[in-house]
Amino acid sequence: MAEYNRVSECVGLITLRNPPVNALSAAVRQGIVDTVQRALSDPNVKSVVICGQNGIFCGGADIKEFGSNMTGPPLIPMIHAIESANKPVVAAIEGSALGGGLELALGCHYRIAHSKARLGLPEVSLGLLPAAGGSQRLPRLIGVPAALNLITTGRHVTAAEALQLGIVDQVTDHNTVDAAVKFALSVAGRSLDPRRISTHPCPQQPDLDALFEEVMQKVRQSARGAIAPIACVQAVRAAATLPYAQGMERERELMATLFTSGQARALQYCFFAERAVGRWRMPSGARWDTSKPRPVHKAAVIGLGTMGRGITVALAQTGLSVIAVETQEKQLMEAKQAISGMLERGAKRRGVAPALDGVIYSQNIQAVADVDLVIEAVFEDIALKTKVFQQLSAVCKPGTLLCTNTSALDVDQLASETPNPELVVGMHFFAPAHVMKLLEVVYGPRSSPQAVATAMQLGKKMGKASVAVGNCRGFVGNRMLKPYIEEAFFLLEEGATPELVDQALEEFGFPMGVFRMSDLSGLDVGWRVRKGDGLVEPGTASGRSARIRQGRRYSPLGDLLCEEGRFGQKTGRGWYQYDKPGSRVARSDPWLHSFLGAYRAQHGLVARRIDHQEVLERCLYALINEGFHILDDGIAAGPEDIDVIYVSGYGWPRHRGGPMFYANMVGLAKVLERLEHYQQLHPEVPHLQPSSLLRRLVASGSPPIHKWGEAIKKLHSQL
Ligand SMILES: CCCCCCCCCCCCCC(=O)CC(=O)SCCNC(=O)CCNC(=O)[C@H](O)C(C)(C)COP(=O)(O)OP(=O)(O)OC[C@H]1O[C@@H](n2cnc3c(N)ncnc32)[C@H](O)[C@@H]1OP(=O)(O)O
Ligand SMILES: NC(=O)C1=CN([C@@H]2O[C@H](COP(=O)(O)OP(=O)(O)OC[C@H]3O[C@@H](n4cnc5c(N)ncnc54)[C@H](O)[C@@H]3O)[C@@H](O)[C@H]2O)C=CC1
Repeated sequence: MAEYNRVSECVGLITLRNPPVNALSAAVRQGIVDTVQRALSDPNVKSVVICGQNGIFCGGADIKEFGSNMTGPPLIPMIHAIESANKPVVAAIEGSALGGGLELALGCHYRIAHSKARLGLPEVSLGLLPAAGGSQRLPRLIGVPAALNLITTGRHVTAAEALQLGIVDQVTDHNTVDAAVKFALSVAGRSLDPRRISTHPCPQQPDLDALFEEVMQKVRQSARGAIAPIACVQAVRAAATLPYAQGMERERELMATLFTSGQARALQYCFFAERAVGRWRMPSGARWDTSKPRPVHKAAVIGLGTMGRGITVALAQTGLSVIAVETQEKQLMEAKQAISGMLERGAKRRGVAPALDGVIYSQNIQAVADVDLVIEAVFEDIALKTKVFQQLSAVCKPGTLLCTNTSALDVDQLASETPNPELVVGMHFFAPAHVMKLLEVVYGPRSSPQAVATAMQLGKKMGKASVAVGNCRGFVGNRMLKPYIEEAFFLLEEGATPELVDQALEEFGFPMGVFRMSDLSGLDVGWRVRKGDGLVEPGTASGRSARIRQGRRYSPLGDLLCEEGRFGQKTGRGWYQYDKPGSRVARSDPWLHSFLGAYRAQHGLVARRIDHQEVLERCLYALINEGFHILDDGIAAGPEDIDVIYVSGYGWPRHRGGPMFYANMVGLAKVLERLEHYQQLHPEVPHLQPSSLLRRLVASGSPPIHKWGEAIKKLHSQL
């Protein structure tokens, strides 16, 4: 909807009304068409102002409409009618002007923004391009290089940057609509020809071909298979080289390809999934909207190693007071220096003062007596963590939430060792904790809804994609990673190389394949876990029986590398070789290839040709299959939770929507059929045994992903 009023006698004021972000739904577009027409035909109106209600100009096209038959007036002629108007039209931009919202503003003759406003063309992050003339008008207004930067990255700019770039004409700290009305009065009657952006050529740019070639190369490299950034470059090139009408035609063609692509669907799914995970619910029935978080003003971190340092920085950057506790004096000194450095660099990037005074360091756990929440990040040792939790229960004021950053220990067991298990939750950060977006908030059967709500709210404040998950070995992310890694090992035994497996996964869109990733995080991490599980056996036994452990197929390849001291990048050798320990450029290692040959010979394995398709199916479908087990167990409340975890924490390519969305795109019946196929070939691999939920979903007609929740409930009630 759009509301129309006449203000200051001769200004037509059009207000977009569509909470929460005034998205350009069919009704809003119709409202704009009608009210613009009304203002232009009213002889008393000399100029027009367009604004949005509730402090936000417009969040762009209504993304929810993209999945349906779009009705109502189209955006392009609507914006064209505004630009062609014979009375000045001024956009009054508060809050956000994004996507179609900014395109609407670019059709206006003038733009006034509040100093706190943000502007951008983020369509690329939804798998699209600014196809309501944005790709053609913005380069004409601000020049090709700046437009390329904004359109291919989708980044939002502040009002100050928008003014500097020439996107807006004026910035105000006061009431934006009042300023716009005043401005509209001042420009009434002026010639509008110079203000119609579509009639200008793009500003001259020397060596246009070289510029586009360079940008295209950069974009292709960072896109990891995403097609929208490439289409964005092509659209801007059209703006720079073609007359406006032909540029618009090119924009339309490119948009038509993107609009119906699986990538656009995946990226739009991610947009809504990221918001859906905030509406968490627990099997007990507790949920986000009925659970009130406790206020957290002061927090503590126990253990200042790799994780504790990053967590301290993340907390301090939200403005909290943090007590950082470390028992080892040397570690404490090093941590203090490292944390200060991280805070200073972060503050410099964000143009704010570093929160150095927000952190108080101590060697004494008594220092945390008055904090509202503690995050424990000591060594991964259940006895040590139990002791720390018992100390915390004695020291902290009543009601303090006790959170653990354990990556694999049992959160319930820890909780049961404290007098108030309802105050205990897992807060599983990912390294480096101040950078990585993902946070798994792990609840046990006794965690109170308030504890979960508080951890989720704190995660959001820290800018994390926070997902509430149930307690199980590896939680969601690492539990699904296990079969993925195991399949990669089995593929090496059967004839693949780390290079082949990594190439297949990187072509799929992962930033790093499984072996390069394993070299980066350290092979010794998994080795320690496998030792703890009693899976690592000494000796040089050979044959099939040496590769069956605890009743299932096991590959000792990772253990053998560790026994050689090959821990990955940190030792300069792992699945690849590196120039020196700590160096990052992985090179193929002839030693590893002869080692694999000797290993296969020792175990009577005959190498066969393995193609990319098999790598993807075995690694990814095994991981997805575990995702179905997780849904069936109720550890994740819905597929969106799993997908957000994988996209924000495990490098799953966003344009493929996450593993469960990908399974939905491939087709559940196909995933099931391939798992059955591989299970027949490898009966001693339990993780290839299709999950019963997957079977039941296929049997019930493979409902689309947004209906899985309903289907799972129904299937569970039938059990
Ligand atoms: C054969 C086919 C040929 C096809 C040719 C087709 C030609 C079609 C031509 C049409 C061209 C259209 C081009 C165009 O205009 C493209 C666009 O505009 S795409 C949209 C671009 N906009 C964005 O990406 C902005 C997205 N929103 C945000 O970034 C944030 O929401 C915002 C900064 C605005 C506010 O943030 P915050 O306050 O943190 O709120 P939330 O993010 O939590 O959002 C609140 C609520 O609102 C929902 N929402 C937000 N934006 C939109 C939107 N644009 N459409 C619909 N809904 C939106 C959001 O999902 C939240 O609701 P939940 O229920 O929690 O999900
Ligand atoms: N390193 C990683 O990538 C990730 C680790 N985790 C988990 O985070 C926790 C910490 O891991 P890291 O930071 O890697 O370990 P780390 O070994 O780097 O640091 C642990 C620190 O805790 C200190 N410490 C030990 N006992 C203490 C006590 N009683 N009081 C105060 N400090 C004490 C140690 O001196 C050390 O500085 C572990 O549970 C780990 O599983 C979780 C996610 C990722």
